[in-house]
Amino acid sequence: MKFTKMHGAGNDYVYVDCFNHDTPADPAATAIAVSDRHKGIGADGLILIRPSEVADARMQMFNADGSEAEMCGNGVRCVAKYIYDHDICKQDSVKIETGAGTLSIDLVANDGKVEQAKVDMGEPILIADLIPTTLSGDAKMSPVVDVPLDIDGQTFDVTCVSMGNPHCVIFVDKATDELVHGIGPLIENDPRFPARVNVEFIELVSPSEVRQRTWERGSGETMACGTGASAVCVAGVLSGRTERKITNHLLGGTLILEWDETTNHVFKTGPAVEVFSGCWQEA
Ligand SMILES: N[C@@H](CCC[C@H](N)C(=O)O)C(=O)O
Repeated sequence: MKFTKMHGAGNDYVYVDCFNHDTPADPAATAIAVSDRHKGIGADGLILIRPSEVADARMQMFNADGSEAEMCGNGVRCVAKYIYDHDICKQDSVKIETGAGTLSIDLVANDGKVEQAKVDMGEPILIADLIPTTLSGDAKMSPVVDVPLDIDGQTFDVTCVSMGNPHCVIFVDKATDELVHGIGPLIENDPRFPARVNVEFIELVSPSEVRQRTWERGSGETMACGTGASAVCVAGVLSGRTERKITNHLLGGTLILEWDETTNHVFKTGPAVEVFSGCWQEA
């Protein structure tokens, strides 16, 4: 299997170009094998770059545990870069089909290679049943904002947002290892999140700046989560902590987010990097 390793702000995936190479027969099993950081290539998961009937390409993504996710905010920038850099679609603005709809991405290239991409992440989903979560806001149909969640003898105020995939955002004084690795997996697998959930622990630096650590559904702690950073932008505004435009510092890089008042869409700008290519032989 020919592959390319890419990352967006340190959120790294093994990418397979299904325009020019064979598609893995069992992508879930391949995701588990290649993601292993000791016995595989080492990645947060597997992303297939597939032809699309409605867009310039289709992204299909699998977490490190083999579960398929609807969307990947860092991955979609890398898919856009790949199809541009590898001459599959040499346009400054591309459309990528995902499990959460078709997204438009504007590319900034230098010397024929994309360095940054701005993604229209679409509208956040705030209806509890659709996120999905059984937690509820103040009134039926009101967003789940700073709702107390009891877990492991502690209470956290959580805000729930779907960016096509589910997120639980928690503002904390310090995003410690105990929170990320201890509480993260408990919330991920809590029955109040029937489809499991990605968990973001956020330190507020100022109304326009935050620091994020993420426990991802199906992959554990990652260096960055683009859908998570978008959910944080929305959660910050809904809870009155941040402005509509924020700089988000993640472990592996920085993303710029804006929840646009006119369109209700979230825009996310960040890097996309190709690391190396190779050939994977199943054992
Ligand atoms: N890292 C991604 C999100 C990947 C999917 C997620 N773990 C899920 O299961 O929803 C991002 O950058 O958005």
